[in-house]
Amino acid sequence: MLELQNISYMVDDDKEILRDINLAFDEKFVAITGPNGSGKSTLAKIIAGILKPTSGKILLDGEDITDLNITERAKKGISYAFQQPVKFKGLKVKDLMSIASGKTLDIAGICDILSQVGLCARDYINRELNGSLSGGELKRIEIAMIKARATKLSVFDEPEAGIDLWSFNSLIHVFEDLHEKTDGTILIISHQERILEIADRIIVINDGLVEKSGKGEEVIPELLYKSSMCQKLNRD
Ligand SMILES: Nc1ncnc2c1ncn2[C@@H]1O[C@H](COP(=O)(O)OP(=O)(O)OP(=O)(O)O)[C@@H](O)[C@H]1O
Repeated sequence: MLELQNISYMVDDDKEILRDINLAFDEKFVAITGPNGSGKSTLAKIIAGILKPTSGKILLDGEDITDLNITERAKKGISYAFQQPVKFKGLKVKDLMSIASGKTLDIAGICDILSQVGLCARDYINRELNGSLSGGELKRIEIAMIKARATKLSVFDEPEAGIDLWSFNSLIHVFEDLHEKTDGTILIISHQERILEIADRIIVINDGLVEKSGKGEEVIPELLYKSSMCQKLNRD
């Protein structure tokens, strides 16, 4: 169970990006959505330990992890996939998968994970994680890495960003599969209705506040209604 108690995040002394966020969840698949600039990535980074909240507490299974950094939180079972994937020059895809899983994976095991994220494994296992990989390829490798890690809490920041439409369909299957097989919680930031539909719980962040938190069937119709009203206003 992850608990956020009175989390606020302020920059430049007076700009409040997150305002008194209170949340607790232990569902298998939780989606955070909301308008651009509302504070979703900031919240994900605070959960992963990349940013420190200005005030408030974060508890993982009752333990206060507020002062732990990203490495210490990773040891406690929190993993984080960046919106812009990180490159690891000199490291090959197969090495990254083994490091992520914490054991030496055989080629068949690595190929299985890579093919689940829509990569033709034999073309990628010996590729170096450098600038020669496209943004979409890096993104999928990062998702494969988190899949290999199978942590207590896996945080994905807009995994659909930079992924083409065809691959998006396989990405949905990857997340459906993760949902089915995970023993932990997947926390995903997304604007995509198809990803929100998989979620057991949707949290809507707006202007640094929790606007709504509930089951998909309660939240999605409201989001769709708001989005259609915005489109109508833009047309009129
Ligand atoms: N260090 C900072 N200094 C000033 N403003 C910041 C800083 N970090 C974030 N912001 C601002 O805080 C707001 C929330 O940013 P955040 O990246 O969390 O939004 P988001 O909801 O993830 O947006 P998107 O959907 O566009 O990815 C934005 O207006 C952003 O410009």
